[in-house]
Amino acid sequence: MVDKKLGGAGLRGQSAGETALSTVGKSGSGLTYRGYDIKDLAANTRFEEVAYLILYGELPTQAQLDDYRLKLKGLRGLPQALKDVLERIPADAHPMDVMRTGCSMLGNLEMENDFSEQSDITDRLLAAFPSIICYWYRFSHDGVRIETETDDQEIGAHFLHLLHGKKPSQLHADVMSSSLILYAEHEFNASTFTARVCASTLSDMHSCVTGAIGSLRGPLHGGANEAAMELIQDMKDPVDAKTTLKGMLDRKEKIMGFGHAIYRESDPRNAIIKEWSAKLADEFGDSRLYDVSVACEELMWDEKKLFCNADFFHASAYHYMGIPTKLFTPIFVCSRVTGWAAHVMEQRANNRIIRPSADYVGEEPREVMPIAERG
Ligand SMILES: CC(=O)SCCNC(=O)CCNC(=O)[C@H](O)C(C)(C)COP(=O)(O)OP(=O)(O)OC[C@H]1O[C@@H](n2cnc3c(N)ncnc32)[C@H](O)[C@@H]1OP(=O)(O)O
Ligand SMILES: O=C([O-])CC(=O)C(=O)O
Repeated sequence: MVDKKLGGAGLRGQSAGETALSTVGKSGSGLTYRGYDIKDLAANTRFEEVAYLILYGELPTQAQLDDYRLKLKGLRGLPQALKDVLERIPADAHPMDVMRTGCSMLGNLEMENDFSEQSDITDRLLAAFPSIICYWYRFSHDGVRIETETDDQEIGAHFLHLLHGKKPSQLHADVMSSSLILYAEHEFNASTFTARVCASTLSDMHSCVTGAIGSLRGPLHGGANEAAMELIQDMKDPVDAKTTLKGMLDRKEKIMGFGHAIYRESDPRNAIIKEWSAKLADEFGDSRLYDVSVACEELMWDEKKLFCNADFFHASAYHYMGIPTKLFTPIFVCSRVTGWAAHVMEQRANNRIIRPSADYVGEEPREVMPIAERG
């Protein structure tokens, strides 16, 4: 393992609390959810099993999984007042702002009155987020008021069904399930920490998740998958990809989808989504996006020893499935709500308000001058 000096800006390397939910980078590149390795989970479970694990502590039995999926299926409908709000959001709005507003509006309509409701509120958000984003997208872009209650067993397949108006292929359902597993939980990342800070004031679940959505929106965090797509979409071939990136590095530009605050050698989620991207490229019959992505990965490692994070190969994978770029980060929300909510519950179970101190670097004490004497 390559040790990185952790400290200084961005609270890097400082423990900000305890969690039993996940470990990140423990052996340089590892990721576990409640003790299970991400590779094991991605190979042997579906997303609803992982959501259940994160939220309820253990992997479900078949009977528990059946009940859980049935419950989530029953929570996909949106109240008319929420649909009315979504219909008023313009087509050129940022879809992450739609998610933020959708979550906040649901908080007005289905308030968390007591923390005993936290699991039901979370399941509702998990079930409703694909409906919220697809209802807005299809209405604002296609003028269609979609029925958000499908009979799909799985959240990923349900999302693709709402978006495209037809059931997805098995391959696409598999990729979505795997992708949602990869994005579900990641310790004290910026958006999760936002949720925990909000939770520490004893605020409600909708406020915690709404704040987290705002933090995930930025290109240094969840927004990187969209930025990566914008980077690769015009690259003609691997040679063009390497020339473009070399120029960007020479100009000291940041390359979205590379690097990580905690991992030092690799992001274990990358190998998994990269493999799906290769399969999708095969099915699509045009591997340009996959090939230029591989060229970017090689160049970044050779030049800067920087590796792809979870976001980079998500760009080509989502694109191959016909998902518009601006919906990439909202999908992240549809998954990460599990991690956020589990952290909110963990914070509530052993709470002290999060309130660090600051090192003051401002003016020395001074007196207020009468306004006529200032300037
Ligand atoms: C799911 C997720 O949220 S994963 C993260 C998604 N975000 C991105 O992909 C955005 C691009 N990446 C980045 O901005 C950063 O790598 C972050 C925000 C993820 C981590 O930031 P930090 O912990 O500050 O990075 P780190 O300390 O490892 O940076 C070391 C050096 O590499 C550079 N570097 C890091 N990432 C990149 C990059 N993607 N492109 C170019 N240079 C980079 C830094 O500028 C820094 O250079 P310096 O020492 O000359 O200042
Ligand atoms: O952990 C981080 O800083 C960012 C990240 O990869 C995630 O939230 O999935």
